Amino acid sequence: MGNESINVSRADSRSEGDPIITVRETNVRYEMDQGASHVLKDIDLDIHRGEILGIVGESGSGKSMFADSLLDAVVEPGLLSGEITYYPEDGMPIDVLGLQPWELREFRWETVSMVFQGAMSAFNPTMSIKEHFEETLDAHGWDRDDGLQRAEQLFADLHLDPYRMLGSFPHELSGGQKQRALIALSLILEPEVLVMDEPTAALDLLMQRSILNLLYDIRDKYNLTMVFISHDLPIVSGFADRLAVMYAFEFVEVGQANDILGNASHPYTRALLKSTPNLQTPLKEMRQIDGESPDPINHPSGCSYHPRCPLGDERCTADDPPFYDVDDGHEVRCHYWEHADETIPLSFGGDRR
Ligand SMILES: Nc1ncnc2c1ncn2[C@@H]1O[C@H](COP(=O)(O)OP(=O)(O)OP(=O)(O)O)[C@@H](O)[C@H]1O
Ligand code: NI
Repeated sequence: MGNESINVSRADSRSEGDPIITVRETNVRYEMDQGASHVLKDIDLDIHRGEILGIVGESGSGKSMFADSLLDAVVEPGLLSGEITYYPEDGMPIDVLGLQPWELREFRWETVSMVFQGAMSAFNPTMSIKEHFEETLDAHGWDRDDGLQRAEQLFADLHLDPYRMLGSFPHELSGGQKQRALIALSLILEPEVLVMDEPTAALDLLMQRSILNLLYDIRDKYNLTMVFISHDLPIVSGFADRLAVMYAFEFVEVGQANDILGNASHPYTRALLKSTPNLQTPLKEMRQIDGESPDPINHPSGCSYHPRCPLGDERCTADDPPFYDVDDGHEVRCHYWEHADETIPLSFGGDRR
């Protein structure tokens, strides 16, 4: 692709970090009988090399659409448009949405790999774990013996017995073992970026935390960049370096995890935090946020959060807010972000302002 077509000015202004992926004006639409459904809306976001980026938002907000977009893997008949650029450490930037099918197949495993939402049920029950690894290695023309050695190392890194794991069939494994086998499989072709869509959602809290700890070590050891998607703010905020909060198919607040927790500036982020009395609260005890989740066919005018927002007024109904700078690298899409802390106080001592 032509380098000149990449708009980097925004990237420069938003990140001290070196971007590994930039997402620009990215949209996903479905043509439905009831009208056009707009399920990812004008996304502009950078993923920094080496970071753990947490994506958080309620069910149906577009988190999986964002993840799938990064690999040009939005399911038919979804229409993905925009510009997604991958920056190798050396070499020319790659226009992800312009890749040929065979290039994309390689990109999806060898550059940006993904643990899809609900993928635990995608294991073939008639194939051993070893055969799953062999299938992937063969399909990409990689050496089996080398690959299986890497698999053994990955299992050891994930605190699993490599020989037992490789010899097992999917039904013989617990949920935590299966999820770790998926993570190992997604890393077998040595990607630079690992995207995980709700990788721990089906597991108990203890297992979730133990997998997150292992992911830290794996990130350091293999120099990975991670995108971690969850509807569970306590889980993701304790794990990620940076957070991007999604509401109604777009990001509404982006920043360092500590800045967002300490100085949440979007009324929606504050509502999410408020529904979480403390960061150890299990999800089922969190209070729901009042109001209806947004409908992808009829987006509200102006700010999409205004129908649920205690700060919403005529300006919010009329004008879609741009990103305002709260602090270095901390941005929020709310006209009244400076008043959010007065209107929506938090019960635990987060606020720094
Ligand atoms: N195949 C499809 N056709 C039309 N609309 C779809 C399709 N798949 C998802 N959607 C819609 O796209 C929107 C975003 O869905 P998405 O799966 O990205 O949400 P999510 O944030 O990942 O939710 P969850 O936390 O439940 O996984 C939703 O309104 C959903 O109904
Ligand atoms: Ni999802």
